[in-house]
Amino acid sequence: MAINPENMLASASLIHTADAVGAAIDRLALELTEVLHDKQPLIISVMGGAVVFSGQLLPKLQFPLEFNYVQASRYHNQTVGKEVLWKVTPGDDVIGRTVLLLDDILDEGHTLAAIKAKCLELGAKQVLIAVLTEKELGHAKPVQADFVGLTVPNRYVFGCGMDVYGWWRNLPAIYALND
Ligand SMILES: O=P(O)(O)OC[C@H]1O[C@H](OP(=O)(O)OP(=O)(O)O)[C@H](O)[C@@H]1O
Ligand code: HPA
Repeated sequence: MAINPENMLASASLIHTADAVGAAIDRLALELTEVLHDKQPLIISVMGGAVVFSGQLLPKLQFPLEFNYVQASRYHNQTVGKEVLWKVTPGDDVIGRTVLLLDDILDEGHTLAAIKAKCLELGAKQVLIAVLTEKELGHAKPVQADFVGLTVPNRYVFGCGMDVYGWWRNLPAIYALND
Protein backbone atom coordinates (compact mmCIF):
# COMPACT_ATOMS: atom_id res chain seq x y z
CA MET A 1 0.00 0.00 0.00
CA ALA A 2 1.29 3.50 -0.84
CA ILE A 3 2.58 5.55 2.10
CA ASN A 4 0.43 8.58 2.84
CA PRO A 5 2.36 11.16 4.91
CA GLU A 6 -0.80 13.03 5.96
CA ASN A 7 -2.35 9.84 7.36
CA MET A 8 0.86 8.92 9.19
CA LEU A 9 0.90 12.29 10.95
CA ALA A 10 -2.84 12.22 11.72
CA SER A 11 -2.52 8.86 13.48
CA ALA A 12 0.78 9.64 15.29
CA SER A 13 1.24 10.65 18.96
CA LEU A 14 2.80 13.96 19.94
CA ILE A 15 5.87 13.22 22.10
CA HIS A 16 7.58 16.65 22.47
CA THR A 17 6.12 20.02 21.47
CA ALA A 18 8.07 22.59 19.47
CA ASP A 19 8.44 24.64 22.69
CA ALA A 20 9.94 21.65 24.51
CA VAL A 21 12.37 21.11 21.63
CA GLY A 22 13.36 24.80 21.72
CA ALA A 23 13.92 24.71 25.49
CA ALA A 24 16.07 21.57 25.16
CA ILE A 25 18.21 23.23 22.49
CA ASP A 26 18.63 26.35 24.66
CA ARG A 27 19.83 24.15 27.54
CA LEU A 28 22.19 22.19 25.29
CA ALA A 29 23.67 25.46 24.01
CA LEU A 30 24.52 26.48 27.59
CA GLU A 31 26.02 23.07 28.41
CA LEU A 32 28.06 23.01 25.20
CA THR A 33 29.28 26.57 25.74
CA GLU A 34 30.53 25.69 29.21
CA VAL A 35 32.55 22.72 27.92
CA LEU A 36 33.69 23.94 24.49
CA HIS A 37 33.99 27.76 24.61
CA ASP A 38 37.81 27.67 24.79
CA LYS A 39 38.41 24.54 22.68
CA GLN A 40 37.93 25.95 19.14
CA PRO A 41 36.05 22.73 18.26
CA LEU A 42 35.25 21.27 14.86
CA ILE A 43 31.52 20.62 14.84
CA ILE A 44 30.38 17.86 12.48
CA SER A 45 26.72 17.33 11.68
CA VAL A 46 25.51 13.89 10.61
CA MET A 47 23.37 14.62 7.56
CA GLY A 48 20.58 14.56 6.80
CA GLY A 49 18.91 13.98 10.20
CA ALA A 50 20.96 16.64 12.02
CA VAL A 51 19.90 19.47 9.72
CA VAL A 52 17.14 20.94 11.91
CA PHE A 53 19.02 20.45 15.21
CA SER A 54 22.20 21.99 13.75
CA GLY A 55 20.35 24.93 12.24
CA GLN A 56 18.74 25.78 15.58
CA LEU A 57 21.77 25.08 17.78
CA LEU A 58 24.70 26.63 15.91
CA PRO A 59 23.56 30.30 16.13
CA LYS A 60 23.32 29.87 19.91
CA LEU A 61 27.00 28.85 20.22
CA GLN A 62 28.82 32.16 20.50
CA PHE A 63 32.44 31.03 20.53
CA PRO A 64 34.85 30.24 17.71
CA LEU A 65 34.15 26.95 15.99
CA GLU A 66 34.49 25.35 12.58
CA PHE A 67 31.77 23.35 10.87
CA ASN A 68 31.70 20.33 8.59
CA TYR A 69 29.38 17.41 7.91
CA VAL A 70 29.42 13.68 7.28
CA GLN A 71 26.73 11.46 5.84
CA ALA A 72 26.22 7.91 7.03
CA SER A 73 22.93 6.15 6.56
CA ARG A 74 21.57 2.98 8.17
CA TYR A 75 17.81 3.22 7.78
CA HIS A 76 17.43 4.18 4.08
CA ASN A 77 13.96 5.67 4.58
CA GLN A 78 12.77 2.56 6.42
CA THR A 79 12.02 2.09 10.13
CA VAL A 80 14.56 -0.70 10.76
CA GLY A 81 18.33 -0.06 10.63
CA LYS A 82 20.81 -2.17 8.66
CA GLU A 83 24.58 -1.77 8.15
CA VAL A 84 26.11 1.73 8.19
CA LEU A 85 26.65 2.98 4.63
CA TRP A 86 29.03 5.93 4.21
CA LYS A 87 28.15 8.65 1.72
CA VAL A 88 30.48 11.40 3.02
CA THR A 89 33.29 10.32 5.37
CA PRO A 90 35.15 12.51 7.90
CA GLY A 91 38.23 14.20 6.49
CA ASP A 92 41.72 15.26 7.59
CA ASP A 93 40.27 18.34 9.27
CA VAL A 94 39.58 16.20 12.37
CA ILE A 95 43.30 15.64 13.03
CA GLY A 96 44.32 16.94 16.45
CA ARG A 97 40.92 18.58 17.02
CA THR A 98 38.22 18.47 19.64
CA VAL A 99 35.32 17.22 17.52
CA LEU A 100 31.65 17.56 18.44
CA LEU A 101 29.27 15.29 16.50
CA LEU A 102 25.66 16.49 16.18
CA ASP A 103 22.81 14.13 15.32
CA ASP A 104 19.03 14.02 15.61
CA ILE A 105 18.77 10.69 17.39
CA LEU A 106 20.85 8.13 19.23
CA ASP A 107 18.80 4.98 18.73
CA GLU A 108 20.73 1.69 18.70
CA GLY A 109 23.94 3.72 18.49
CA HIS A 110 25.62 1.98 15.55
CA THR A 111 25.75 5.11 13.37
CA LEU A 112 27.40 7.38 15.94
CA ALA A 113 29.70 4.57 17.14
CA ALA A 114 31.00 4.17 13.57
CA ILE A 115 31.42 7.93 13.04
CA LYS A 116 33.18 8.45 16.39
CA ALA A 117 35.52 5.51 15.69
CA LYS A 118 36.35 6.89 12.24
CA CYS A 119 37.16 10.36 13.63
CA LEU A 120 39.44 8.89 16.32
CA GLU A 121 41.10 6.60 13.76
CA LEU A 122 41.83 9.66 11.59
CA GLY A 123 43.51 11.40 14.53
CA ALA A 124 40.88 13.51 16.33
CA LYS A 125 42.11 14.47 19.82
CA GLN A 126 38.69 14.05 21.43
CA VAL A 127 35.22 13.24 20.06
CA LEU A 128 32.12 14.38 21.94
CA ILE A 129 28.53 13.65 20.91
CA ALA A 130 25.43 15.84 21.25
CA VAL A 131 22.06 14.48 20.16
CA LEU A 132 18.70 16.17 20.06
CA THR A 133 17.04 12.93 21.21
CA GLU A 134 18.01 9.60 22.70
CA LYS A 135 15.71 6.59 22.44
CA GLU A 136 15.20 4.71 25.71
CA LEU A 137 15.95 1.11 24.78
CA GLY A 138 16.59 -0.27 28.27
CA HIS A 139 19.90 -1.87 27.31
CA ALA A 140 23.52 -0.81 26.74
CA LYS A 141 24.52 0.84 23.45
CA PRO A 142 27.88 0.74 21.61
CA VAL A 143 28.36 4.49 22.19
CA GLN A 144 27.15 7.09 24.71
CA ALA A 145 26.07 10.67 24.04
CA ASP A 146 27.81 13.35 26.12
CA PHE A 147 24.88 15.77 25.69
CA VAL A 148 21.22 14.74 25.26
CA GLY A 149 18.37 17.14 24.55
CA LEU A 150 15.30 14.95 25.09
CA THR A 151 14.59 11.28 25.61
CA VAL A 152 12.04 9.49 23.45
CA PRO A 153 10.24 6.19 24.03
CA ASN A 154 11.13 2.98 22.24
CA ARG A 155 8.92 3.72 19.24
CA TYR A 156 9.70 5.05 15.77
CA VAL A 157 9.79 8.84 16.10
CA PHE A 158 9.82 11.61 13.50
CA GLY A 159 9.94 15.38 13.11
CA CYS A 160 12.78 17.84 13.90
CA GLY A 161 15.05 16.31 11.26
CA MET A 162 13.90 12.70 11.74
CA ASP A 163 12.09 11.18 8.80
CA VAL A 164 9.39 8.58 8.55
CA TYR A 165 9.72 6.76 5.21
CA GLY A 166 11.49 9.91 3.96
CA TRP A 167 8.76 12.35 5.07
CA TRP A 168 8.26 14.95 7.79
CA ARG A 169 11.81 15.98 8.70
CA ASN A 170 10.40 19.52 8.59
CA LEU A 171 8.00 19.19 11.54
CA PRO A 172 8.90 21.49 14.48
CA ALA A 173 7.66 18.97 17.08
CA ILE A 174 8.44 15.27 17.65
CA TYR A 175 5.87 12.53 17.04
CA ALA A 176 5.81 8.74 17.42
CA LEU A 177 4.30 6.37 14.88
CA ASN A 178 1.45 4.29 16.11
CA ASP A 179 1.43 0.62 15.18
O1 LIG B 1 21.51 4.93 16.52
P1 LIG B 1 21.17 4.27 15.20
O2 LIG B 1 20.23 3.11 15.38
O3 LIG B 1 22.38 3.93 14.40
O4 LIG B 1 20.29 5.31 14.38
C1 LIG B 1 20.53 6.68 14.38
C2 LIG B 1 20.80 7.19 12.98
O5 LIG B 1 19.70 6.86 12.13
C3 LIG B 1 19.28 8.02 11.44
O6 LIG B 1 19.94 8.16 10.24
P2 LIG B 1 19.44 7.44 8.89
O7 LIG B 1 20.21 6.19 8.67
O8 LIG B 1 17.94 7.32 8.92
O9 LIG B 1 19.86 8.49 7.80
P3 LIG B 1 19.34 10.01 7.71
O10 LIG B 1 20.26 10.84 8.59
O11 LIG B 1 19.48 10.35 6.28
O12 LIG B 1 17.91 10.05 8.19
C4 LIG B 1 19.61 9.15 12.39
O13 LIG B 1 19.74 10.38 11.70
C5 LIG B 1 20.91 8.71 13.01
O14 LIG B 1 22.05 9.13 12.26
O1 HPA C 1 13.03 6.41 15.59
C1 HPA C 1 13.66 6.93 14.63
N1 HPA C 1 13.12 7.88 13.85
C2 HPA C 1 13.76 8.46 12.81
N2 HPA C 1 14.98 8.13 12.44
C3 HPA C 1 15.58 7.19 13.17
N3 HPA C 1 16.81 6.69 13.02
C4 HPA C 1 16.97 5.79 13.98
N4 HPA C 1 15.87 5.69 14.73
C5 HPA C 1 14.98 6.57 14.26
